[in-house]
Amino acid sequence: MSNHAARILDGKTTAQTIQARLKAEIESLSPEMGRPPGLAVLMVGDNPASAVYVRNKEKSCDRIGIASFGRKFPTETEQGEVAEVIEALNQDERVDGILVQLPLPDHFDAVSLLHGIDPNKDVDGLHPMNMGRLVRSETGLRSCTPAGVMVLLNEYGIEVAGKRAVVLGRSILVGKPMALMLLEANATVTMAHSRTENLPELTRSADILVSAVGKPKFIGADWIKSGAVAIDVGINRIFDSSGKGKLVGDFDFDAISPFCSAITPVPGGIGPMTVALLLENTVRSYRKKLRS
Ligand SMILES: NC(=O)C1=CN([C@@H]2O[C@H](COP(=O)(O)OP(=O)(O)OC[C@H]3O[C@@H](n4cnc5c(N)ncnc54)[C@H](OP(=O)(O)O)[C@@H]3O)[C@@H](O)[C@H]2O)C=CC1
Ligand SMILES: Nc1nc(=O)c2c([nH]1)NC[C@@H]1CN(c3ccc(C(=O)N[C@@H](CCC(=O)O)C(=O)O)cc3)C=[N+]21
Ligand SMILES: [Mg+2]
Repeated sequence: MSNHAARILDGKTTAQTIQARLKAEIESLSPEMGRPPGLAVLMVGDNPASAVYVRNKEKSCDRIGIASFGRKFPTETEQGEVAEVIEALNQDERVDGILVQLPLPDHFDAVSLLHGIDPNKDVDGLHPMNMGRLVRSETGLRSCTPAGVMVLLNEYGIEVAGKRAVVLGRSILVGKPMALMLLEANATVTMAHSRTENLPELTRSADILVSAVGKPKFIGADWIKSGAVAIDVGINRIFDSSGKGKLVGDFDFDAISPFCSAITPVPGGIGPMTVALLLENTVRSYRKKLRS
């Protein structure tokens, strides 16, 4: 067993650089546009990972000059009520981006709700139009978390072409678009999920391992190929013995980092990159209106 000092892939600093660039861009565009960019975030109920995201988005929007049009609904809200709000936001010229926080409560049909978002305002890249564009490698709005992973890999000069990548998780939000983006970058990609047999054997073949499962300490040292690049998308809130809450990813970080060549921390890894790419998508959609 070799012992590397894993490089920490610092998503927080990379995200700050992206946000500074976006801030300057907004300052230069807004006189011509006559308004700031606008982002609407809709949240139904109170999932803890969603709450972290909403809080960080609002802070960042304030900091770089994006107007927030957030709405929170209680868990019992009828889908029709949220669908009406989406329709109004589609028509609202001050709004460039609309994002519906996932997961939605069980009585919601997420697919039909997401169909209702104007694809040009779909800054989460979840509308079938944008998903289709991704499948075809066309430009379009792309899911922020996997896009953030690709930016971070690029920032650190990590080679993807020809490498074996294993993606744990197959959600429409993270796992599926992640696999497609790695494939587009010429990795050889395997997707794994709760029905995958012999998971540790599979992950030990990964040069690049991405976990988007949502289970603390899910991945231990014996799951890692020596020298792997390990990307932790998981955001889990756990409580220590004194009852204090903290955020952790899917990795047993201390156990696996000695075997990795590079690794993302939680917090400070993919979470801030997701926020940065969301702001980037919002500014892209805003900028497009100059030309139309
Ligand atoms: N850092 C960030 O910016 C973001 C973080 N997240 C976090 O990432 C995690 C995943 O999010 P999301 O994709 O929305 O979650 P989902 O719950 O939609 O998907 C979880 C995936 O993990 C798979 N899975 C569950 N248990 C196992 C297991 N024992 N072995 C292998 N695979 C398993 C599931 O498989 P199956 O399909 O078979 O059920 C599913 O595909 C969460 O912690 C979430 O909070 C999410 C978005 C952004
Ligand atoms: N439609 C939709 N799109 C999403 O992208 C989406 C979602 N729903 N639902 C919830 C998950 C979760 N998610 C996070 C994004 C950033 C942080 C984040 O900023 N994390 C900081 C936390 C810092 C802290 O506050 O401690 C970090 O990891 O460093 C966390 C979680 C996006 N998600
Ligand atoms: Mg989810």
